[in-house]
Amino acid sequence: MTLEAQHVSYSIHDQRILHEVSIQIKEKQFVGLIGPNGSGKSTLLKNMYRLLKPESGTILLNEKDILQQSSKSIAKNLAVVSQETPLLFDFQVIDLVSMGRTPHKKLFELDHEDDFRIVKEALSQTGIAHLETRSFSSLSGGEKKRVMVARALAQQAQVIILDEPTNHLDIQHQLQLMDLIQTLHLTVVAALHDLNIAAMYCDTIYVLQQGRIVHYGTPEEVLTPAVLWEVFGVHADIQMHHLTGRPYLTYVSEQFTKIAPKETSTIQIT
Ligand SMILES: Nc1ncnc2c1ncn2[C@@H]1O[C@H](COP(=O)(O)OP(=O)(O)OP(=O)(O)O)[C@@H](O)[C@H]1O
Repeated sequence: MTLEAQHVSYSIHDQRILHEVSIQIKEKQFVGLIGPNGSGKSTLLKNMYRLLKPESGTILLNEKDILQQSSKSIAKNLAVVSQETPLLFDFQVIDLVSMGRTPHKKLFELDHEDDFRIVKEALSQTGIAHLETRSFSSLSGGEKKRVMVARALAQQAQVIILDEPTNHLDIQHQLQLMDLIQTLHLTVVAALHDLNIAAMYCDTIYVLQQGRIVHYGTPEEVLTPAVLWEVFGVHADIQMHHLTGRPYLTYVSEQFTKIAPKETSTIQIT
């Protein structure tokens, strides 16, 4: 199952937010979307999961225009963990995660044994089995995030869109969540602020700046000192990590770059 944005443009109040953005997520690829605050990452993802409608351009889910597909068919194939969790009512965690099964059911169809098993597995995979009877509103930010991921897993979609999935999570849970998503071998696109997480998990990274894709490629190709300076305005020391084999970034404050300009903004391969 694949997901693709083709020449997507989008405006809000006559202000162009996305300019002809094209990104492609191939079957079982893990694609990262990085860029400064306000560069359009969430807006692009919202277009990709049909919360917003592109002004021009097309979103293809499994090579078919998403606007031509029914909501139920999209929900069977595409799960979303967004930044916001707008809930009108409070729910118990287990009920919320069970909602992930809805696209697989007919109207008023009750949960089957299989549904219970899938929901319990999602709770366990995300490490929140002990929270199943808690009310969602009483949870911490990180616990809420894991509930939303569990709901997406219970949906058993082949494509998953994640908008800052590691936001609110402590470092152990960040790595656990990213490991879990990687081991599921889904087609993934994730907006990520942590560039070391992006480097470690992504096959391909797209860089958005002011609503345009300005770079894309493998983490090694994209996460260079020159790109980090151009897009984020920061100096970075980048090495290939001896365990992950992926780039590892250390950001260097201006005060140190003044002292040792030659030691920063270089790629060192160890
Ligand atoms: N409903 C809205 N009304 C007005 N402006 C909006 C609205 N939604 C988004 N924008 C603007 O569109 C631009 C892109 O926002 P978006 O949330 O897509 O960026 P982002 O890259 O996800 O940012 P961040 O990293 O801060 O989450 C920003 O300038 C934002 O202020």
